[in-house]
Amino acid sequence: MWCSRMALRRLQQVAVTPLNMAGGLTSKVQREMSTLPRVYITRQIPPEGLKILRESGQVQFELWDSDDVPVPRKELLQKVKGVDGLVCVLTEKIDTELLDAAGPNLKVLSTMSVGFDHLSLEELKKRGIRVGYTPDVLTNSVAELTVALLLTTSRRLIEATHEAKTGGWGTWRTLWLCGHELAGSTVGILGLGRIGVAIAERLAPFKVKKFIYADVAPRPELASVINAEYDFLSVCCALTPETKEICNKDLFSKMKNTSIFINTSRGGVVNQEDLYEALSTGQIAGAGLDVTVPEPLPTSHPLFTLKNCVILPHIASASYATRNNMSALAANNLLLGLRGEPMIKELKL
Ligand SMILES: O=C(O)C(=O)CO
Repeated sequence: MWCSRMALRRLQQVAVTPLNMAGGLTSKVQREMSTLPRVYITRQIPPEGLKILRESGQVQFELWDSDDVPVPRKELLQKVKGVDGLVCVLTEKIDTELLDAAGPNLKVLSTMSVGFDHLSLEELKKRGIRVGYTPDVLTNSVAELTVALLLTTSRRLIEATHEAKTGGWGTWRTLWLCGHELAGSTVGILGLGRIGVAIAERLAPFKVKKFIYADVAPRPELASVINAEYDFLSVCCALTPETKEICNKDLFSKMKNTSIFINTSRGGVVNQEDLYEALSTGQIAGAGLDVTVPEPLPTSHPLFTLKNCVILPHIASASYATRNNMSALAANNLLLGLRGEPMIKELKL
């Protein structure tokens, strides 16, 4: 269960006790605690993960005391000095500068995310730092949200509620607020991983006629999906050098003017200027985005001016159960890594 804000704060105070109260303990306990691996957590992660770390007795940890504001880079560079383990979320860039600041003690990095485009994998590999991440536990939540976003976009729900609320609802009209339906359609899924399959499983009962899958590497395979005559395209691939801005004017120009584009992966896979052009000229019918560049997308961004573009603030995995599971998995990956054991989910570097 999710904790109230107050309860979370209490939990957090308990969690940091080993560091803060060492002075009040017997010298033996103090000695034992000072030998425990030191861990920094870059965010107030959900309670399940904190509980696992606190009850493990295996680490002493400190965390950034907020979920609303990311830890400032300067503070982060200070806090990681000499740590043995680091738990981060997707807003922290784990690059050469940060790894240099952490120093040679750092053995394990555990990110509470399935995406790892915020990590310099090459640097981590070079330094022999093991990396845990959180696939699988968010698949259901992301797939559900993708379906919700697809339907919201294709059936123009945001426009519709706005019209209802602001007096635009006149009489029942024959073509007013018409959208596009899934029944009988062809759906393209770009990124054939766990999430892509889960999205297709959820869309199938809507009587989709045909699915076209494409993985994104090597690039030539993408051509088959680009040329496909799909009505919906759902992007759920990882952001890598190969997939950066893979959704650009070439791709949009091959889509039908009735097509709907959905992205719940990373904003970086899309060229947003090209997407704006495609949406504003009617090249494609609509787009639903859970991810953008940058995040948050400035409220003055041109994409916000378009009625046919639905933008969510990166909430695909945001269910209480999933975020707690992600936090627990990140904690367990960290503890296993620090013990030198195989992690539950470890990135092969
Ligand atoms: O885990 C991730 O990579 C996310 O984007 C969270 O939704």
